[in-house]
Amino acid sequence: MQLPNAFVDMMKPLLGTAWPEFEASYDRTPQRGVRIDRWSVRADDPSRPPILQAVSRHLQGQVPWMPFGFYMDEESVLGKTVYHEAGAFYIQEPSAMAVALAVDPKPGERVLDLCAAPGGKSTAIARLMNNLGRLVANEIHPTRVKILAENLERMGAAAAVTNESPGALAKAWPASFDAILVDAPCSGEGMFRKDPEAAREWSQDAPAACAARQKDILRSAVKMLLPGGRLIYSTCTFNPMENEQIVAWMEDELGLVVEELPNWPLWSPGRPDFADGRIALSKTRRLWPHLAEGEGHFVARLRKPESATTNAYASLDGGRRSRSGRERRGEGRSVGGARGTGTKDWQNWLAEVYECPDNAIKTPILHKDIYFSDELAGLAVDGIRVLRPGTPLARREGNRIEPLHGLALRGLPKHFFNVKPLDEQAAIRYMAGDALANDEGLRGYVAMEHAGLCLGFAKAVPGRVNNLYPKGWRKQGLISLST
Ligand SMILES: C[S@@+](CC[C@H](N)C(=O)[O-])C[C@H]1O[C@@H](n2cnc3c(N)ncnc32)[C@H](O)[C@@H]1O
Repeated sequence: MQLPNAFVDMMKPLLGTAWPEFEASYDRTPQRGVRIDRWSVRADDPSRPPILQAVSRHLQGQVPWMPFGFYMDEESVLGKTVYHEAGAFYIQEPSAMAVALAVDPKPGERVLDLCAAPGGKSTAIARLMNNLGRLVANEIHPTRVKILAENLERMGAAAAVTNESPGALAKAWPASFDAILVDAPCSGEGMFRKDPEAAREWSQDAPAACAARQKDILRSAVKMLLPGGRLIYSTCTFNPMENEQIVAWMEDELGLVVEELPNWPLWSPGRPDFADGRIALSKTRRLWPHLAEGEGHFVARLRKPESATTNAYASLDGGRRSRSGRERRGEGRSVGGARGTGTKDWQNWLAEVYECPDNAIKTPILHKDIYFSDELAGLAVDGIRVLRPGTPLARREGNRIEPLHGLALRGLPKHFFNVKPLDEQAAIRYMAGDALANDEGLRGYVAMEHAGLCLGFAKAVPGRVNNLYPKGWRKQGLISLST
């Protein structure tokens, strides 16, 4: 492929004798990857059914650094199947899979993914916490945040979704998170092979402009970290200005300390010589496409000292609010407890659905929708644009409570609903929005299931099953893997 001349002039001296190999990697086809999240790939996980043979046929061996990541054929149709729509897997560039491993989130932790759309890393972080953490996935862009919310719902990932600038969040949530991921907007040099458009859009000035923006985002991020918390920084660019030099800047200006990342197979240490020579930079990691099957990537993890005080970070620039009209934030109000009247009905309903005492259910109602969430509990949300406080579970329609799609994808409590097993063809018709026959004489809300995956709900009436698959999710022409 044709690389920009200025990019070649910059990379040649950085790579030295490795340049010919690096250049030759652009003639190889980029590898596609898939993260299997719903089916077990591990023998020690009895709760998850094994990967379907039909899906396995499209996998081409494991991504060496990701236990549940696989390569897939270039021509693979996995993304157009009912398994994809039901959240069994997430199609993700293989090197990007390492980032959630660097976050290393633990159940119970509070984690912020600050630049989260379309959700590749957020969905992996939720999975690594077994959906038992408090994940907030934020995206500044108003259209991309909707895609983020949909992907989180599809993957059944427990997370709140916000649509804010890092500066506005930093003002609202000082010293609040155990871990923060900044998967930064960058000059994208690592993506040229996969996305030739990125090469055409690149300019010599892009890295410096991106580095300035990255610093702004990081100044906000550091304020939101708890003392002892970790900041994970990643880019998909080769440029030292946006990688090692940003990490050195974080040590010097933000008082963070670089930590050693695991030695993922085929990844290389970061390059101290790309910045000021400090040895600590070799604790960061780079993926070079001539050394591993994946696109160019950089990952670093830094720790905020236990002794850090909130005041020490208050004077950093970058805490500007993006929108006026957010000035009336005050002390803040929390989402996270039941409010309003008529809570008892849904509390009983959910307690029955989840077979737990009703006082164990802490779920906010926004308008008519009930969410399963305490992701935002304890965080001030006045003036913060919250797209979703958690997983949408049910909608109150008058006296009725209707299950929502998120409940199906979040791991359905099967004992509560009748289950209608579908073969793959019927599942394809269901996801296209067709009504299905009711030969079993079912009544009421029914969970539709295929291959151990809950696909969504329907409402059974005499003679047929009315399709409740959400209109915006319906897809014509999904492809069968069994033919
Ligand atoms: C590399 S992408 C994130 C990819 C995502 N983490 C994933 O794994 O799917 C960077 C994101 O940062 C967002 N962004 C752009 N400018 C930003 C800014 N000034 N502050 C915060 N986020 C920004 C972009 O809209 C984009 O969604």
